Amino acid sequence: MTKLSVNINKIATLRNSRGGDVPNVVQFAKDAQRFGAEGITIHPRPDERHIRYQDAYDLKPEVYTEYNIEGNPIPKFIDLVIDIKPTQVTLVPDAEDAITSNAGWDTIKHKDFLIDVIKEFKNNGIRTSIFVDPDLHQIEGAKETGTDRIELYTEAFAHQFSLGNKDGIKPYMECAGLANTLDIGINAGHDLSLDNIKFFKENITGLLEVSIGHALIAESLYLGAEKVIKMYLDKLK
Ligand SMILES: CC(=O)[C@@H](O)[C@H](O)COP(=O)(O)O
Ligand SMILES: NCC(=O)COP(=O)(O)O
Repeated sequence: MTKLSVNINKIATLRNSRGGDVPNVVQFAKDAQRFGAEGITIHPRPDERHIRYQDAYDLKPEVYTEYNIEGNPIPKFIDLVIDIKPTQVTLVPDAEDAITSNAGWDTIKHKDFLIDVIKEFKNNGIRTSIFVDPDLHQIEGAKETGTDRIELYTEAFAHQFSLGNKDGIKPYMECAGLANTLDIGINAGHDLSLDNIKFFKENITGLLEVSIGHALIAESLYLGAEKVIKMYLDKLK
């Protein structure tokens, strides 16, 4: 079964745009879970452009599904996650000024760092996932880090799919096959949407979780969040 984790970063973007508390991030997370979301994902970036560190604390008592906090493991992020103890932490090697996540880890170059950071989170009872490109060498490197899961960075797939090229799924199928062989859990995310999610899900064996935000929130502007979440759940069956 593939769980749908709704990334609510863009709810915070809209809230911050006027300086008030509308839309309320916590209320949206509660409603998303009520509509069927099986997880809530946030990505508190160092500049707090959308999700603020305080949001991460405010959400903790209200997320009764799976709580996934994503980010670059800088010291203040590590402290935040250890303090909150979400279900899962997803480590993303984003530069502070990145407009969005745009690359996976070099699990070979950063092996020793990732081993240490992953061990610290696991010692605190937090499931770990690391954001990786669909590259077999990076999957092999991920195994060496001791991570529970990988998150396949799906922008390349989504872009090719939007161009009508379904062959973009092939590297992801190969990496999923290797991850399953190595007993690494498989998550996926970035630019997944109502258009591409069913094809992706059907071709990835052992897909445990997809985290979807940007497209889901945009689609919800037209169709409503409850209907969109239920549409994703139907496509993930
Ligand atoms: C890791 C990933 O691909 C997304 O969670 C990304 O963090 C979205 O970030 P923005 O919402 O800031 O684009
Ligand atoms: N990890 C991916 C995520 O949480 C949401 O990415 P996107 O759907 O906003 O591109």
